[in-house]
Amino acid sequence: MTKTLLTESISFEENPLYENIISDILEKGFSICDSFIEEHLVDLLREKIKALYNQSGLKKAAIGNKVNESIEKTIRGDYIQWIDEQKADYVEQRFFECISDFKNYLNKTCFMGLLHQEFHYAVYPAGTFYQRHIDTFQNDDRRKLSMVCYLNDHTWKTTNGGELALYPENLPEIIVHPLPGRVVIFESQRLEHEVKEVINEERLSITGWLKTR
Ligand SMILES: O=C(O)CCC(=O)C(=O)O
Ligand SMILES: [Fe+2]
Repeated sequence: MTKTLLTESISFEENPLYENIISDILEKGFSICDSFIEEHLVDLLREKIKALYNQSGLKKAAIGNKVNESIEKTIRGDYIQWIDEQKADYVEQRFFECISDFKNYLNKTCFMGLLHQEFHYAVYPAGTFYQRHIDTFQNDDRRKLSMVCYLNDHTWKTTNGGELALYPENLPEIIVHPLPGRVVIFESQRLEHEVKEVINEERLSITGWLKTR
């Protein structure tokens, strides 16, 4: 037992990127990171989401959770597909490795008790949006951290719309453009946010949650 603990403490290496994200979240409740996922992996994930969308593999997203869901176009208009980790392909496995590495770091340094994760692809076609909300359900408070990873390519223009607006409690509204490879991480139970209407192009992302219990 002592031996294991000793090895773990020796093998721990401080990660400056993760430390930045953690201090942002402690200070403001959110963090915006442009180097969380390497560019090549973002390219491969973009190919994957496009292929799924073109094969009609994504379904209109619902409101609520799996027990209590309804489709409400006036609240959200995106198309999603949950990623089954058991059936993940090579590209998705590499994505989950990045997520798990971060999750393990949080558990080691912040004792967050994060046990599970759930992620889905999301496409917002032009004309769609997601109204201001928080990411926890009335009957389920296990979601602790929300993570949104943008998969748009370098031709994405700020005039395409689809900005993520964050509404931190004691700060002015923050506008985040969904730029390629950008990852936004925030407290699921506290931070209100919104996806503004997409004006042009399809807005591509993977969104997910790190959960307790
Ligand atoms: O895509 C985004 O920027 C945010 C998506 C979101 O808020 C959600 O899926 O709950
Ligand atoms: Fe959300």
